[in-house]
Amino acid sequence: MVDSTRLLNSDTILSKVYMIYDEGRDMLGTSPQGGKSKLPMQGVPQPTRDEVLKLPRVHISSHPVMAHKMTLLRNKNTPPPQFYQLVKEIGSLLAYEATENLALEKSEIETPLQSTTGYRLAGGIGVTPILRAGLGLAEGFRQVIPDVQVWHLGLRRDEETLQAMEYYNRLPHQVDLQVVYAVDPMLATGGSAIDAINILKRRGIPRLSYLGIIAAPYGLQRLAQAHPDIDIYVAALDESLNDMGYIVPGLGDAGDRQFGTF
Ligand SMILES: O=P(O)(O)OC[C@H]1O[C@H](OP(=O)(O)OP(=O)(O)O)[C@H](O)[C@@H]1O
Ligand SMILES: O=c1cc[nH]c(=O)[nH]1
Repeated sequence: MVDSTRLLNSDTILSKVYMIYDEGRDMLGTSPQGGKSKLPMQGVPQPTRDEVLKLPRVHISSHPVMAHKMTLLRNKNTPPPQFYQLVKEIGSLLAYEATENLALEKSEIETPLQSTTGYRLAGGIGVTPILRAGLGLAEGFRQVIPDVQVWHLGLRRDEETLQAMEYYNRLPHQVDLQVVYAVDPMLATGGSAIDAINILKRRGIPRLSYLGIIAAPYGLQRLAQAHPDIDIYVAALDESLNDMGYIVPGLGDAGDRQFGTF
């Protein structure tokens, strides 16, 4: 006869495995507190979608074409070449929405029939792709406004602490633009976006906007509070961040999915 007191159910086995895993991490020094190691977003309070929808200067796309492309993008079976193509297309749609308030200046021209007054964009426009994942978005933006200046900025999120670290910066010293758009697909904790805007502000840009594909309420709130003077354009607002700081339902890792680095 089987002694039922000696049987462990699967939950008990799992919790023992996690205990051993946590103890191992502590012994290896991967938990700085020396106590039970925690995932970076575990237990961190997060606002709801409804709470952040009230924030000023936040624009969430409601276009049906965007919703269609977002569904293709989120699908885990979409391979990198198609994923990258979709990021570019979404970048173009977002660029169109986010440039609705650009300043214009009058321009006199001749059509084949007569002279008329037209309009040109007044002043230069800059796009700052936050590397790597912002590259596809910047490319899509350039398809709408080809003569943008592209200012590359490399920020990498440390996956243990979720802090962004700057590793590359090709911002020009001469600044003569009417607006710069910082572009990055994922607004998760908001750390990368806040740092990027800080760096751009230090260059003296008069007007800045942020353009992204998916925002988590937590990151959106942090960015809007840290930089209340910028407009934020995103294609979708998701539910939350998971314990590891990934947006859910999200789309996974936007950089890896664009460049095939799984
Ligand atoms: O809002 P946050 O919590 O800062 O997270 C978002 C950042 O994380 C991802 O980049 P990652 O650092 O993975 O680099 P990558 O673009 O090279 O993939 C993403 O593209 C953002 O830049
Ligand atoms: O969900 C997330 C969060 C950060 N970076 C990503 O690429 N995806």
